[in-house]
Amino acid sequence: MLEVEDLACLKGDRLLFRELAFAVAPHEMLRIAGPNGAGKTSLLRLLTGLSLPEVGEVRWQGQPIRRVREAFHRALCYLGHSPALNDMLTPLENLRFACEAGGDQVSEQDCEQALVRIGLANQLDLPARVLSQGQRRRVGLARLFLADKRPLWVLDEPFTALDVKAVAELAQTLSDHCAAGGTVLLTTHQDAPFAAPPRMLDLGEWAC
Ligand SMILES: Nc1ncnc2c1ncn2[C@@H]1O[C@H](COP(=O)(O)OP(=O)(O)OP(=O)(O)O)[C@@H](O)[C@H]1O
Repeated sequence: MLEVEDLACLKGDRLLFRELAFAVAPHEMLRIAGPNGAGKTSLLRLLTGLSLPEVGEVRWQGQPIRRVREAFHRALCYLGHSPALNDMLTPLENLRFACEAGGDQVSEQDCEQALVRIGLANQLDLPARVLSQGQRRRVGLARLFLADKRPLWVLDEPFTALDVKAVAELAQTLSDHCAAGGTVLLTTHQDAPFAAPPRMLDLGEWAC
């Protein structure tokens, strides 16, 4: 269970939101909505511990995340706004690097299977710099196929640049993760065919 209590977000001298409180349980998907600049990405950074709140607290399994940092990061798979690839490396090398940097021991075969599953069978050995935007996004998303032991998935605009079929497949993967007991928090501006509509949190309602 991820819980947020009395959370505020200050950027420069601007308060984006305050008194934000919610909880997300296993089996749940929470879609964080709101207009451009409302603070969705900033909220995800607070939820994942990448930035620290001026006010309020984020708790994982009842404990402040700053106190259970290692256990929290073992439970978390966070995919940021952009795929963050090294352009000189292949999708296979990028995926393996991302997994290992995140603390997952994965074999080359596991990575290759994940990339094939996400539709990159013909791009395995190309340098990332020649990939299309949708293909770059897929390299990042392939990590999800290797993150089934991490219950908490936090995804910033995961559908960006994906074609219709890939959107449907990703929606299914996220729905399956929740059905298996996982938790998904995501931001997105677009609708997707989830197995069940996600719970919605409109950050605009907490805007200052
Ligand atoms: N130093 C600063 N001073 C004032 N405002 C800032 C500063 N740094 C960032 N901001 C504002 O903080 C907000 C951060 O937005 P964030 O990326 O979290 O929003 P978002 O809801 O994810 O937006 P989008 O839908 O466009 O991705 C923006 O409105 C930005 O202008």
